[in-house]
Amino acid sequence: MASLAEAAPAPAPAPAPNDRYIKPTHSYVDPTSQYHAFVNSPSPKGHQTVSSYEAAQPPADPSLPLVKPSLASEISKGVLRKKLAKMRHLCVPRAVNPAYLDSIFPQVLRLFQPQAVRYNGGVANVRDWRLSCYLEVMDGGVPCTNPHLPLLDVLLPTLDACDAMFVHWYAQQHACNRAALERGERRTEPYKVKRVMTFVTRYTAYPNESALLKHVDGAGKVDGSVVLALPTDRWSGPPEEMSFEGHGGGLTFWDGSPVPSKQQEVHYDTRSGDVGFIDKAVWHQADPITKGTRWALVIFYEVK
Ligand SMILES: O=C(O)CCC(=O)C(=O)O
Ligand SMILES: [Fe+2]
Repeated sequence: MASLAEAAPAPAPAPAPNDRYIKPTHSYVDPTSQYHAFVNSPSPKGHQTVSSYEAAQPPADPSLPLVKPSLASEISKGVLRKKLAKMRHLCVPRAVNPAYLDSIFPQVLRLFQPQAVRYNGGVANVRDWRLSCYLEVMDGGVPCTNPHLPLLDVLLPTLDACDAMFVHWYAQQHACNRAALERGERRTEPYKVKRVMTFVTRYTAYPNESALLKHVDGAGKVDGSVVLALPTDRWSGPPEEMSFEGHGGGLTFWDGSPVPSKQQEVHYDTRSGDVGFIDKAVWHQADPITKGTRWALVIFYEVK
């Protein structure tokens, strides 16, 4: 990764006072947010530490910051609220800039090719799954061996931003409470996160394509996940045909207790840019749609 000192100076953005993603300053390295630091940074596969400003590079299009400037503090406040409710997931609305996602989505639509996979035993009772295009796959090629590298390329800046926000969320979600600190259980090593599986999913209103019903991610091999809601496809057809607005969708979680009968059901009507952070083995589902298409980027992480 390039260091802050090596990065080219960021050009001044055009002022746009009504867009809260566009910063009215001369710099894209926002001192209040560490996430800008990861925009467009290279993304070698393997365990990465992503918790400093050091990879700062200006985004390709400086008028489109990738994440919202208040994200770090929103995650911190959100985790606090969730921990009080004993919950291990968090949804942050518009964490990723919907305008940025709009700018790359035509390429996503052009490159997306669903890949047929067969799960042993099935996830959420589905054995044959052909709604997703895989960008990165687990060692050993589960569930498929042919990641779509051009699509990966288009989404790399987004994935790097997701890594940074995930590690920030994870560290706080797993920070010890006061009693644990008093027992000396303080972790000094930064968490290292590795994307072990990354894919884009397109849901449709057709039977078996409309949802991913109640499940946990990764059968014990995954320490946490990110789900990023992608734009509604406004490029392949008229919006009234393509949109699922008013016809289901979103995410539901069952959380708040390790005891299933005591878990609360929490629903989010997610829209483009919304990010869900999911801790290990938290039950959740992509809710069914009855019209249009719905797109999501999903990342499974291993944490060390
Ligand atoms: O598509 C979504 O919104 C969530 C999907 C999900 O939970 C998964 O693929 O594991
Ligand atoms: Fe999931």
